[in-house]
Amino acid sequence: MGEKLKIAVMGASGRMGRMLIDTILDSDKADLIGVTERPGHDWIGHDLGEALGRPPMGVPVYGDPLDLIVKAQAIIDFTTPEATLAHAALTAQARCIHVIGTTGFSDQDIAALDAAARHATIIRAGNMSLGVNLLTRLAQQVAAALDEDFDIEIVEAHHKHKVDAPSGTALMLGEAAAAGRGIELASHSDRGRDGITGARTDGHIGFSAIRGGDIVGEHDVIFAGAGERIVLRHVASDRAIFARGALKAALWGQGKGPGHFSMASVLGLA
Ligand SMILES: NC(=O)C1=CN([C@@H]2O[C@H](COP(=O)(O)OP(=O)(O)OC[C@H]3O[C@@H](n4cnc5c(N)ncnc54)[C@H](O)[C@@H]3O)[C@@H](O)[C@H]2O)C=CC1
Ligand SMILES: O=C(O)C1=N[C@H](C(=O)O)C[C@H](O)C1
Repeated sequence: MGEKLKIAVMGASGRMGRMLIDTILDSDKADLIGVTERPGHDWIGHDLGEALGRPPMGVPVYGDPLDLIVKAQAIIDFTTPEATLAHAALTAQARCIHVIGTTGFSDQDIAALDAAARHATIIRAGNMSLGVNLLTRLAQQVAAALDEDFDIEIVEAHHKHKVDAPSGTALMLGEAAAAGRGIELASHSDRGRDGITGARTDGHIGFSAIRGGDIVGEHDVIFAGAGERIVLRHVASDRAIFARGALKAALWGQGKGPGHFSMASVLGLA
């Protein structure tokens, strides 16, 4: 067997950070060489095992991402847009693989990631699961087969702690449906209806977000016509699906060179 990929996890104490740690520890293809947390976090300076209330692991928790990125071949980053942009500037310098699951980026943020991807191998997706990436393809195909008589609505539901809406997945699905229909999403998007909104605009793609409890992530793409309705649905019940996808992306990134890749490329769906 070849050498294991040296991976770092950013934002280790988060919902996804914890899931990623266990996924990497279970892998025989990757070594977890360190993790980070945000400045001031009480895990910094401790061994990860100790921080998690487990036996020592020999995996340090860093406060300065640079100290870890210089040692890593790949980093996996499910943090915040601000933190991910700062990490991207460092992975560009280090010519490192940067797997980005973070959502909530502005167009300007994406342009900054495109710039970093001239040097780093960035693999980014609003959803790293196989199921959602397959659903994205299906949404594009159905949108291409139907005309404007079918209204496209995307409904997503997530846990009460989620800070961005629409979800990254909803936007991926919206982009796919828009591509299938041959339109630009930005100019054909209806978000956050409230009050006397007027009738629905033909050809637009609508987004609605539900937030509550511990919902892991649910997405419906609805094609509503006169007298019939098609609903494409994905339900995530375990965050492990995202962590497995992220690890797969990091391993896929080996030897790829600089670029801004999607999960569809990793899964052979592009
Ligand atoms: N693409 C995908 O498949 C998925 C994407 N996500 C996205 O991942 C992101 C994180 O989600 P959760 O884990 O639920 O959030 P969370 O809030 O539980 O975790 C984020 C972690 O990042 C840490 N963090 C913040 N700033 C940091 C910094 N400067 N340096 C290091 N760590 C920092 C926080 O302290 C926290 O531990 C969100 O944007 C979410 O939408 C979540 C699940 C799947
Ligand atoms: O914040 C989450 O939890 C999730 N975020 C991603 C998104 O914004 O779509 C992926 C998944 O749905 C969980």
